[in-house]
This record gives sequence, structure tokens and C-alpha cells, in this order.
Amino acid sequence: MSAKILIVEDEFVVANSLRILLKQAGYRVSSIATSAEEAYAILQKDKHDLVLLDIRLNGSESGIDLARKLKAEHIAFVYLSANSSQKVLEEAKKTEPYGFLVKPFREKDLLVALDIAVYLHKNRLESKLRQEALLERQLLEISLDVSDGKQTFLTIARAIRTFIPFDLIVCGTRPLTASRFDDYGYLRVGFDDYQFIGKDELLTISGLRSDSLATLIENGNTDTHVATYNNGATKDAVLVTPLQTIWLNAYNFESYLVFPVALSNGSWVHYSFYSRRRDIYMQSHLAILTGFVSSLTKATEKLVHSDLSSPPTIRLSASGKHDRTTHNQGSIPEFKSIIGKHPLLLAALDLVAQVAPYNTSVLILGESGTGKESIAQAIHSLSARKDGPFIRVNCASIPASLIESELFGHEKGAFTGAIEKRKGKFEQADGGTLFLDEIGEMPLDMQVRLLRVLQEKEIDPVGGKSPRKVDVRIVTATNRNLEREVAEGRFRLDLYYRLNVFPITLPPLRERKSDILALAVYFANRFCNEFNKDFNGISQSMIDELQRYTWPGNIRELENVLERSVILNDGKSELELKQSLSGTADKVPNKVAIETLGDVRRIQRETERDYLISVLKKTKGLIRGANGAAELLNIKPTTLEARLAKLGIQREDLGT
Ligand SMILES: Nc1ncnc2c1ncn2[C@@H]1O[C@H](COP(=O)(O)OP(=O)(O)OP(=O)(O)O)[C@@H](O)[C@H]1O
Repeated sequence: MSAKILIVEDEFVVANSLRILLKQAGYRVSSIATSAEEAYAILQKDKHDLVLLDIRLNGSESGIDLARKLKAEHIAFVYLSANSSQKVLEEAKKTEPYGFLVKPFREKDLLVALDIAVYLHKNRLESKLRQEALLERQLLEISLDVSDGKQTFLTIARAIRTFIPFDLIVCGTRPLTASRFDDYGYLRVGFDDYQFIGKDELLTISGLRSDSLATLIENGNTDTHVATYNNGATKDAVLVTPLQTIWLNAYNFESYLVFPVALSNGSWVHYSFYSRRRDIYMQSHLAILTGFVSSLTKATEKLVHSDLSSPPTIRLSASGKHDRTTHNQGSIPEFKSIIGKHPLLLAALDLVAQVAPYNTSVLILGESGTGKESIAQAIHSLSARKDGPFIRVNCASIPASLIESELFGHEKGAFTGAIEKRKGKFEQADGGTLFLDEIGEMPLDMQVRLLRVLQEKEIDPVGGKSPRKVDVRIVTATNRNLEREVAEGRFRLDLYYRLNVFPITLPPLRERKSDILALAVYFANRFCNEFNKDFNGISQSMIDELQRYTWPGNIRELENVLERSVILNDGKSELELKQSLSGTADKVPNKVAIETLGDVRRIQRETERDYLISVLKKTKGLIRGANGAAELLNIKPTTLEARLAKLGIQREDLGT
């Protein structure tokens, strides 16, 4: 049956022509509402598949206000709007619309947008239902489990994490009194790595004495109700309790959400979620918790009746520090080569774990060198397709004239030079994953073909007579702002929405500087192993420099810097930088413009080249044997020769 649509538009002429257009295209238009209030009343009475929504409306509420309600109730909507200010567009984007049409639009644009909205809604709904079923099952399993209290709480935290992101989760019984302060929590310190925080730890971190904490609790108000707090957001002014202030300050949290659960004995347990990110908690998070309140209550009953004093799974070590459950990305081996614990990276990995098992298309966004390919690989390895092929295509590196046959294959004789039949990347990826890197570079005519393949799930090889079915999961990546590309006419809106079903954004390295040291040590170990050298640590001055730098080339640039440092190291001392990093403007006054990753690579190559030439000059060109350059650099002569060849260093360069 065709989709049923409600039009919310206060300009009669526009609304009426939309109605005619949609009817002609086979949609059912139930009615036209001119205000958000009227539309909401209609939607309460009658189920609709989609709402077409103007932003500016009659009445006190705007289309964006209505959209927030639609989002909470999982009703799909597409905005229709005349040119709006950047601020309005930002607000509209936060409501996660299923499409956006700017007036005046063409009939074709409208129909494509609706088609995609219906597709997206189906996908999002399916994935939401799957996730909810999983959470429900996990919570019920917890209520039947026999673990100790701390383990039970950790299991609850892990299950909820996918739905309610947090850096710290705390639970405690209420009403709260100083004599019965039993709040405790888990601080997330890795993908699946948590640190237990009880009263003692809270006192240590806050620098408070036990009696001051007691006074604070006795004299202060306590949290008594559901609340979301977003620092900086003035709209939701809530009273922050003294205890919450301690948690907020202890870890520099910016947002929190409190959710109370009523127990059968009349008492309450409060779950508090804290995050270092601003404005993260929304009504939709509370709606999720409310939806699970019955199974969460069962798990909580189990939690409060568990023996908290039984041997905890996570033990305190003699030093008072806590042993971690795992290192790196913990229980997921596919993440083991993804180093870092920054909340922005962990948030991205949560999304990866969430989407990987399904066939949903994923769009990975991030600057060059942020690890997009590594993430695409992890999505494949975590999916049921993991034994199938993982095929990568760099859309930027294939000439426009070859891209069609490269992707879809060709028959023998299809064009001059096609001397035999060739399978395209789609067919090669059959049963597996096709990773289309730098999708923003794909020519417009190929974008149409790609859209068709995504819709029909079949390909047309060049010169072929009939289409062939393919079973491929598509993961795409780009370092471009695709929305801007769409606005400037270089990327098709319909393809953008099709690919953007599940976006994952990777943070640039400068926004996760706390991961730099771990990454540097990881790369240092890797290259020392590769070049067969001992790793003697990284000098403090190099660490300081790495921390100060802004990393335009992100992790790839850091990897290159470490490779060079290891090559230039004698294997007996700490790694040094030898040459300062070149990206920070204030450090290199008259530097050449460094605008692309290519510039960074070129400078790195030149530095390494200069250094090797200076060493070769010292050894008078001698590479092998005693006092040869290889010995001075403590690398194998063959490795040095390979580097010299790669950098194009010849005898003439030594000036001898
Ligand atoms: N979190 C990480 N831990 C360890 N190594 C990483 C991590 N992220 C990326 N790398 C490494 O950094 C390098 C660059 O990563 P990758 O090629 O995945 O980036 P990219 O975003 O796809 O880059 P581009 O946009 O230029 O294609 C690779 O060698 C990868 O193995």
C-alpha cells in the first residue's frame, strides 16, 4: 500500500500543489495542517507514514518544535523550507530529519526525497527494534544471573552503553543520607574497559574528607527526579546538587542525565550518566530508559540484592589503583589495532559495534589519516560477512574514463582494449563488503549508476546483455563535507541520503590529544620490531613536541614521524625527533604553506633525505661494514639501501 502523508504547510497555494503532486505520484495525502499544534493533534488520532513539514508555520510552535516530538515518536519527516539562516538549519539538523528540501524545488527532487525518507525510516526502525530486543534480553539475563553486585552493575552499564553514551555511570539508592551513602560507578577508560569508582575513590579524586562529604550530603538538596543537565544549555535549567557538582568537577563532565527506578520495597535507585561532551543528553535518551523501565527494574532489584561485599570482579590493587578488566579495546579483538581511549573515539567505536552485524550502509566521515579505512575493515570483520571478501576502491585514484568498468566490470570486446572479460569490484566483493573510499570524488554520472546498484542490488557490466545480482554491503568514506558538496551541486542529494543511513564521524587527532602518547608508543614498538631495533622509550622533549603539534595529517602523519624517528635512532637511546615538526604556524615563521597531507609527506621525505645524506657524507658513502652508515644508524644494510632507493639518494647527492 502506498505511504500515507501529512502535509504541514501554512501557505495554501504551496500546500495544495504539493497535495496534487503527491497524489499523482501515488501517495495518499490525509490532510493539510497549517500549524504544528494542528498537525500534532491529527497525528495523535491517525497513524501516518511520513510528514512533510515546513519550518515556519502559523501558531507559536515552529516546524522544528514539531519535529522534536516526531523524532521522539519515531515518525519520519522531511523538511520543506525556504532559505533559512544557518542557526535555523543547525537546529533543524539536530532533529535528524529524513530529508530536507529547499523551496523552490523541482517535482523530481521531492519524489526522490520521499522515496529515500521511506527507505531510511524502514532501516532506522529495523535497526532500532533489533537493538531494543537485544537490550531487553540482556537486562532480563542480568536479573537471572548470579554474579556479585559490582559485576551485575558492570553488565548493566555495558548493555545500556549503546543507547545512552556515558563516560561515567553511577548508581545509588535514594533517599540519600550521609550515613547510607552507597553510590558507586564505573568510569569508562577504554572501549570495553571500566574503572570502579566507590566512595573512597570519590574522596580521593575530589580531595574531600569523609566528614565533609557527609556534611555536604546532610545539608544539600538531593536529586529526586528525572533530569538532564547540559552545561551551557540555558533552556533546561535544573538544580545541580552538591553531590552532582562533585562528580561534574572531578572529571570535567559537561552533561548528565538522572533516571530513577522504583523498587518493590518502596525505595529508589538512581542511575546517573555523566559525559565530557556538551549537550549530549536529550529527551530521546529518557524515552529509551522509560521504554525499558520494567526490565531495568528487574535487573536493579537483582543489583541491590546482590552482595556488594563479595569478592569483586575488578579488584583493588595494593597501590589503591584499580586493575583494568582489559587493555586497548578490550573484548573486541577486531579493535585490537585501534589504539586510543578518548571519549570521541570510543563513541565512534560504539557505533561500529552497533552497526557492524547488519547490512546497513555506513558512511565514515573524517579528515585524511584519521583511521577511516581501519574502521571500515573493523565493520567488515565484525559482520557475518567476515569470511567473504573486503574490497577497497579509492574513488579518487581511478580515472573517470575507467571507473565504470572498474566498478561494474566489462565483457570481452566491450571497448577498445577490453581483450578479455573482467569482473568489477562489485562482483569481486560479492558476499562481502565493498569499501568505497573518497566517495566525495566520484563523478556525477557514476553517482547515478551507484544509486541504481544500491536500489536494485544488481549491476550492469559494460557491454553486458543483462544485469547480474550482487550481494554486497557498502561502506563509504570521505574527508569532504558532503553536505557542502550537495549544496554546490557536486554530489547527488539522493545518493547522499542513501549512503548516510548510518554516519560515523572519526575525530581528528588534535581533538583527541590524550591518545597521542599511546599511539606513539604503539607505532614505535611496531617499527622497532620491523627494523629489528631495541625500543628504549621516547624522549620527554619528543613527547612534548608531539603533544604541542596540531597534526594536519592525523594518525598517518604520526605514524610516519615515528617511522622516521625509529630509522634515525641508533637502537641504544630514546627516540628523538631530530627535526621539529613543521605544522604549527607559530613555530616556523617563514614556513612554506603546508595545506595537504602531500605537503606533510614531502617535508618528511626531505628531512629524512637530508639526514641520511649527512650520515653518508660522514661515512664517505660507505653503507655496509664497520663504520658504514648502516652500522651508525643501527639498521640492516638492506633496509638502508631500500630507503636510499625509495628517497632517490645517489652518489652525486653526497657531493663527493
Ligand atoms: N586508532 C588507531 N590506532 C592505530 N593505528 C591507527 C589508528 N587509526 C589509524 N591508524 C593507522 O593510521 C594510518 C592511517 O589510517 P587510515 O588509512 O585508516 O586513515 P584514512 O582516514 O582512511 O586516511 P585517508 O582519508 O587518507 O584514506 C593507517 O596506517 C592506520 O593503520
